[in-house]
Amino acid sequence: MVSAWFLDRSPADQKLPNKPSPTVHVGVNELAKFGVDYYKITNTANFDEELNEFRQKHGYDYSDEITINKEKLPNYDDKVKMFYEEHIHTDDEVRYVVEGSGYFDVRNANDEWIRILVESGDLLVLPAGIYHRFTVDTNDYIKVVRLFKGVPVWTAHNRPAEEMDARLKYVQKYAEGQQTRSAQVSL
Ligand SMILES: CSCCC(=O)/C(O)=C/O
Ligand SMILES: [Fe+2]
Repeated sequence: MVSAWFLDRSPADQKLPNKPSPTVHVGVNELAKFGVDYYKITNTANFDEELNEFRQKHGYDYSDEITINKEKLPNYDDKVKMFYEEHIHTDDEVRYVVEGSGYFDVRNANDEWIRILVESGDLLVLPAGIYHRFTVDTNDYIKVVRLFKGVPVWTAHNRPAEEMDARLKYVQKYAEGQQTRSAQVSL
């Protein structure tokens, strides 16, 4: 099950969960309203089969792997900072978590941050044009498969990117799917 919540308004440390009290959780149906799709691969020990099925069904014909960890990723601290800059892409951002964990923060239709915890077996699709960012958590380790259609384009366009075609199309498609803080409260 997806674990997502409205982010604390002034997070002290990006790597902490930053759950305000009370925590307002966000379900998979709410995420889908503004274009974020969440899937779970159940057999993580042999994820290739399920992932290939997903790739074929959705036309993701290119993939690579990235490990975000101090030992594995050159310029680790700079990259962690860069991934946490609010940005959009012109293509969908599709990530399957092989190992480790981290947080994707996405903006909903009211421009509020929602934090999504991703762990081994989680597959997340962020649509082109959605404002988002990523951070590792305090474990400082995540290994993900990145999926693309055709030639991979992972250029990040930092906010503001209001005039970009991908952003305009995103806003037009999802402006109606609004989810507010008051929709679902749990202590
Ligand atoms: C967890 S994948 C690396 C980060 C990235 O590619 C991205 O665009 C984050 O938003
Ligand atoms: Fe991104």
